[in-house]
Amino acid sequence: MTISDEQFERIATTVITGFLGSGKTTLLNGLLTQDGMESTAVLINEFGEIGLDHLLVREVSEDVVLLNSGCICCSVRGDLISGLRDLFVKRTRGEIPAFDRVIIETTGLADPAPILHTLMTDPLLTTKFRLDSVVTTVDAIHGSGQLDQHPESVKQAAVADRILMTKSDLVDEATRDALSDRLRALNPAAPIYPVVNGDIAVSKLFNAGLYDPATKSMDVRKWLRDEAYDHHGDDPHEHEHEHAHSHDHDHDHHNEHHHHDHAHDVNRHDDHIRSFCITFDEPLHWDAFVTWAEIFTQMRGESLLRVKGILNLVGEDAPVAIHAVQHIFHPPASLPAWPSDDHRSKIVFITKDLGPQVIRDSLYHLNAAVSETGEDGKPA
Ligand SMILES: Nc1nc2c(ncn2[C@@H]2O[C@H](COP(=O)(O)OP(=O)(O)OP(=O)(O)O)[C@@H](O)[C@H]2O)c(=O)[nH]1
Repeated sequence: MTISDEQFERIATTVITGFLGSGKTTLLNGLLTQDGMESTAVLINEFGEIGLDHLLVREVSEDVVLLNSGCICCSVRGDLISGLRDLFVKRTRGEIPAFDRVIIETTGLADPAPILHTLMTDPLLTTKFRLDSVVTTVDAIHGSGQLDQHPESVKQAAVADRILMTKSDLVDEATRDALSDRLRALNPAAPIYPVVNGDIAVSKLFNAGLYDPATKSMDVRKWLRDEAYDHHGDDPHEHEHEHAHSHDHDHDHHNEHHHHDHAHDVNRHDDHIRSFCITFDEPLHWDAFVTWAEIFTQMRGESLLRVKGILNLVGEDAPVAIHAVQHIFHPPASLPAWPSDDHRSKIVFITKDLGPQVIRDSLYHLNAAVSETGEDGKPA
């Protein structure tokens, strides 16, 4: 479980998701013309949708084209994952330029979780690709109604590393601010960028992952952004230490909306979403964490929309990074060093119908139970 150059050399993958008509194609159209897209392969559903003719340098094959930005564009019929595999095979055979970044556009109704799972678990893909960022487009006009009506759109916003508020030209500032507040409540760590007609620097969408290829190092602070969970308005429980050995910063939407006195339908999908950071002062036993992760991913996997954490483990000097989407945990990564003097374990959660207390208490008690047996497992 050490960090090798291989991990840095894996192909950075960005997933673009967003509800139907929220501006994914417009965004890609804006991105494909930019400098900085050289060595990027883009997987889209249909070329026709994007209108690439003016950018086209040559057609490499029936479903792969080379654009004048140096970007390869691949049209995928059906399964994105087999598209990604095919692309890798073509790259290995030298049939297409050796791209070092991939952007995948999902269809508008897609639940992004299965794609993230495949990227995290598929035996070929995990050795060749690494998930760098999830970018979600949210329509400034219709976004709020879609969050009300479509649970997929809530999920798309909750798993994002970057949120693009598209069609920002079509709404006033108050509407933009209200939607931003709602999105920030769903997902405190993701920066929200207003976008007009897909005009955004491509660099803003990349490098949200743990690995920073520019420095060949890991940037845990940028990846975890646990401080974003600390400041969320006037939640009265914000700094409450509910347990002697651990505490959390909970962003409970019911509280939030109560304080801001928003009139809304109490059954809105995002009222079920909570985001919080749990901090453990005592080092954790790896065995306790694994047991906890197995129980929660099996029993409450659908509630764990996104989990990221840095763990201080008994018997390990260096921290270990963990990352999950619903019922799938990414293989843990041993980090070379702590990002700061704060060596406590911190885990950030975005959950559906699952609060911090049961998570914190169960992990705390499992840890205490393993402590009593005196057996320290080590991450594999
Ligand atoms: N005014 C304005 N219109 C936009 C903006 N972004 C997208 N649109 C328009 O919104 C419509 C839908 O945009 P698309 O880019 O096709 O959305 P999509 O998410 O790819 O749509 P699906 O593939 O159907 O899910 C198009 O008519 C775009 O021209 C924007 O920032 N401002």
